[in-house]
Amino acid sequence: MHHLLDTIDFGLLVLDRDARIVMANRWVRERMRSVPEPVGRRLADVWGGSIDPRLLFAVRECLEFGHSLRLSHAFHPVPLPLFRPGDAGDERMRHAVDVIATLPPQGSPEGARQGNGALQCVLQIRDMSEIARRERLLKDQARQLRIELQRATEVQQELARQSLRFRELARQASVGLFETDAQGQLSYCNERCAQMLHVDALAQLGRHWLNMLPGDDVARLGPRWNAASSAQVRFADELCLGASGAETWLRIEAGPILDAHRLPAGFIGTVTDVTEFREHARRNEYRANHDALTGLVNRERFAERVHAAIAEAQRLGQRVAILFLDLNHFKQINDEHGHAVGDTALKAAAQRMRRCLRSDDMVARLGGDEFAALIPNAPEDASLERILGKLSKAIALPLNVGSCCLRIGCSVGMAIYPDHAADPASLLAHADEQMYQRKRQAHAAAAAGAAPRLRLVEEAPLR
Ligand SMILES: Nc1nc2c(ncn2[C@@H]2O[C@H](COP(=O)(O)OP(=O)(O)OP(=O)(O)O)[C@@H](O)[C@H]2O)c(=O)[nH]1
Repeated sequence: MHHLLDTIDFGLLVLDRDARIVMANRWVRERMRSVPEPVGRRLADVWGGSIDPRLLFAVRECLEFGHSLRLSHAFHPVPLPLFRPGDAGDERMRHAVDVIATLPPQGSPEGARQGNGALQCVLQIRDMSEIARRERLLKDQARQLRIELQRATEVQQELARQSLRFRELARQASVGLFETDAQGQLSYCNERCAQMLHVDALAQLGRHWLNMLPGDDVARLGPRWNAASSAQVRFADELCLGASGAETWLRIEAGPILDAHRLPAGFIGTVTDVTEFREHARRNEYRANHDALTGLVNRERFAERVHAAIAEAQRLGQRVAILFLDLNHFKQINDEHGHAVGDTALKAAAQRMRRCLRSDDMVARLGGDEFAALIPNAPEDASLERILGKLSKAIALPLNVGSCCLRIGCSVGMAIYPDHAADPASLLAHADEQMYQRKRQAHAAAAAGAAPRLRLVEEAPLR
């Protein structure tokens, strides 16, 4: 019988009514490690204080009252000091003990020895090391999962915070923002965007974003958008809303976005009010090309236009005339009447020149009291001379400024493409030279008394 019990894969300890060990199978013996022969000794004497006291209590309960119970490895990890065979370490084997109250078999020597009806206690011991190891592993994994879950929750909360932040930023942004899906259908549009395009944001969701634009612009921008969308490149254009005079210029830009797999996911777009910017640009361009005092084009712009006119004339076999006009004794007006009066005289001279010429002709202020005119598709010489005379007369007309009446003369020179030169600078130099010769002659004649010197200043006529 004992031989059979030695083959089973769990431990068996049988205790008699006095808690003396009457049998310990091989499984137990192999795990007792250098403990003297246990049979015939009490459990507490074999292992002393190394036994979990709860086991001793359970054994007593069993022998006195017939209670069976289990000391689970989870709550009482090592009821007995047992060690795994072959394991040299000090760590005790994790095990569970079933404390079972039994009666010795009828007619057995044990029964005979103990007397009828006396309980004996069987301790059934199972190795729980592997289960405990797995439990530890599972606990570790559960702890790790809890940490990861906590982290994921935090990340999710942070994402939600960020999303809220971005939504709020987008809501309060001064530029319009919109988002489309890969088909160009509107998936988001902030209030500013809807406000600038005069649309109801909610009603537009799910529709193609181009529907937010006026019909004419859809027709104009549609093909360009389709090209940008299929090539997945940036799209940008400007459009004008509102009636003339109160118009608003909007710049629309949209760039492609990719999803997590780097596939086209749609476009993110901005709508910016560029009305003021365009107005600034227009003003800056005007300033760069015009003289602030007279409003005429400046020397640089004039040179460009002469250049273009020569190119055109070359192509069409036409002539181009350049007039160079300089006011006579202008310094004297400044000196005698002040700079403000001089300015008024310059503005008047500019206006008079403008009025003498056709709208196709260009009048420029080259600087100081020097003016120039460009006559593209110039007529024959006689007509040009007539224009020169008309100009001189118009400039010399009396000019009332405050209490004085000014009379300002001028000297004019002319150069003709292709007769005198073929480039703007040489033409202007030729006209300047001719003007200068005439001025010298006029000054000399006036000095010699041969020509009446124009009176510069008179009293203004009474009105
Ligand atoms: N009021 C005013 N004067 C200017 C302005 N620009 C230049 N001037 C003046 O215009 C005068 C030009 O004089 P000049 O052309 O050198 O001489 P001028 O007195 O006209 O004499 P001639 O040309 O030889 O007949 C100078 O006194 C400059 O100071 C301007 O914007 N406003």
